[in-house]
Amino acid sequence: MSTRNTWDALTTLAEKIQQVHLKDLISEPNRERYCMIEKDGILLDLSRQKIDKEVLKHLFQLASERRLVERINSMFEGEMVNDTEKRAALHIALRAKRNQIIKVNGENVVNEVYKVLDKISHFVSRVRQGTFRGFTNKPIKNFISIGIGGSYLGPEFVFEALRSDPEAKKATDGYSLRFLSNVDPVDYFRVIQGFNPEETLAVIVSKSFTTPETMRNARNIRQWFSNALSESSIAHHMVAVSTNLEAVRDFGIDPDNTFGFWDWVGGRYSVCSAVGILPLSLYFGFDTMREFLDGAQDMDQHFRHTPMEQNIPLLMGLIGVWNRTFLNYPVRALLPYSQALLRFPAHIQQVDMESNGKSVDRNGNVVSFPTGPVNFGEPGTNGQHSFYQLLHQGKTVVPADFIGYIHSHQDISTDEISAHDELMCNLFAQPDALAYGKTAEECRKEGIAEYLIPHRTFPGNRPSTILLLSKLNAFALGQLLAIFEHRTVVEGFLWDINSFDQWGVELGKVLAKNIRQQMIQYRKQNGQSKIELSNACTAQLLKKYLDSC
Ligand SMILES: O=P(O)(O)OC[C@H]1O[C@H](O)[C@H](O)[C@@H](O)[C@@H]1O
Repeated sequence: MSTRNTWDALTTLAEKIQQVHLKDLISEPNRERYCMIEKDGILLDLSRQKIDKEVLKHLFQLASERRLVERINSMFEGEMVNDTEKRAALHIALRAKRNQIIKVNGENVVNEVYKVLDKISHFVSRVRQGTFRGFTNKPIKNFISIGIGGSYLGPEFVFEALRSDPEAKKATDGYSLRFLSNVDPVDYFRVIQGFNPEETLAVIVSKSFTTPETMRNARNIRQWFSNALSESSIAHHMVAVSTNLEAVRDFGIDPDNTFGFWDWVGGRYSVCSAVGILPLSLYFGFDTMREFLDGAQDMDQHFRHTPMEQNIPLLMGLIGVWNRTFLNYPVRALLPYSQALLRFPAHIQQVDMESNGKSVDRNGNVVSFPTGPVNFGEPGTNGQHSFYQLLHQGKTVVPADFIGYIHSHQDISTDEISAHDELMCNLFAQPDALAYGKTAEECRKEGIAEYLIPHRTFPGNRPSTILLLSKLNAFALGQLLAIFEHRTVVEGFLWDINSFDQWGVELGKVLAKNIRQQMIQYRKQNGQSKIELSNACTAQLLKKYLDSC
């Protein structure tokens, strides 16, 4: 792919723009005309990014030369964009309208999607109306979703985001939903605490149905039901979401209570499949989750059909590439000023880092430029009292994405301004503090002692984006999810890496399996067997553990 001239031009522009302080860029007349984009109440503010018209023009040029729109279309049309696994990446089909047609190998997958959605809706009604009951005929009140990675982070983020929304909350009275992900037994004990097995339904969520952590937790929960009720209680208390229907049957789960999905849904892109929709509908009711899917679908349409200059996820992806590859910022922060989004950074961490944490392009050539950044984040204002020190004065410049809502789920108005206003004051303050900083001169004017001036000076010149949305309801949450999914995909397409595989997680799994074998052997032979690992230090570490526990 020859984009050398544009690439070189962007490199030169990056060097040039690094000589200009962000506060000078921001004061450009009419900057809002091309830096602030609005779509049905979602406002994207890029004015505090280190860009100007020239940079954007070249980024659009790069996008055209890299055939970005064609690549996006091929993803939407079900082509095998996941080259290494020879699969489509069709998470957009999970939220398609019923009458849409999206074909994979000649089959309209939207029909399959709706078969599962209808099955979920029917099952959820049975559980919530009490026709599907526990082994002792008690109605089900508690749900445990067992899964890890993409089979956990997305559903948990949505659960946290909606559980304080008055609309979504309406249908949740009397129900509980908890997530069991870590193989650490502490997680298991926390999750079952206070739950009566007679009133509990566990959903095992695993695309492969072989993930050791999930299978171990599933066996532990199966044992919990068996001990408390009977072995034959499992059909009443455990259901599954997977692509591996055979393994689900072997585990002892009734095929009627099994909810499928497909290899063209990547784990980290699967929250809109039964992975998220089943456990979340059990808790919130199906209608709320339908709203969520509609929100994601709405953003999919915007992403696919809006010109680059007005396209929210696409612009965010271009900025991501600009910041990482041309300005060389290695980290980015996700800072939702919304406590309800407390697990959103963790979810996006997986979406982004598992997708774009790659060093070779689609053809296997080592890329010569930086790709996916480290992502981290916390809700504001909590982050302000934690790591913002580094954001403001650290040696590492961290571009930040701020998210805020005009209307809060809940508000308290006992003061001059409401509690939500208070939160938003912080949101509006931080991006400017990062951008403008504070000079030594300004410190002196304030009478700050000379010896403190270096400590009290802020360099500023730190880029950020603000996404201001109206209200955090199920629909808007679907839109938000899709914005960030698509941002990642845009970046991957521009870098020409495969954002849909994750070979990097395999090696550690294999080593853990070997250590497991060594552990079993060592214990069988009462500590007499030799531990064979790749090096003496790891072997000594394992021996220390085994001899001491
Ligand atoms: O859904 P599962 O097959 O259990 O996989 C759970 C997770 O584990 C894998 O190792 C991958 O890193 C994730 O992408 C995946 O979401």
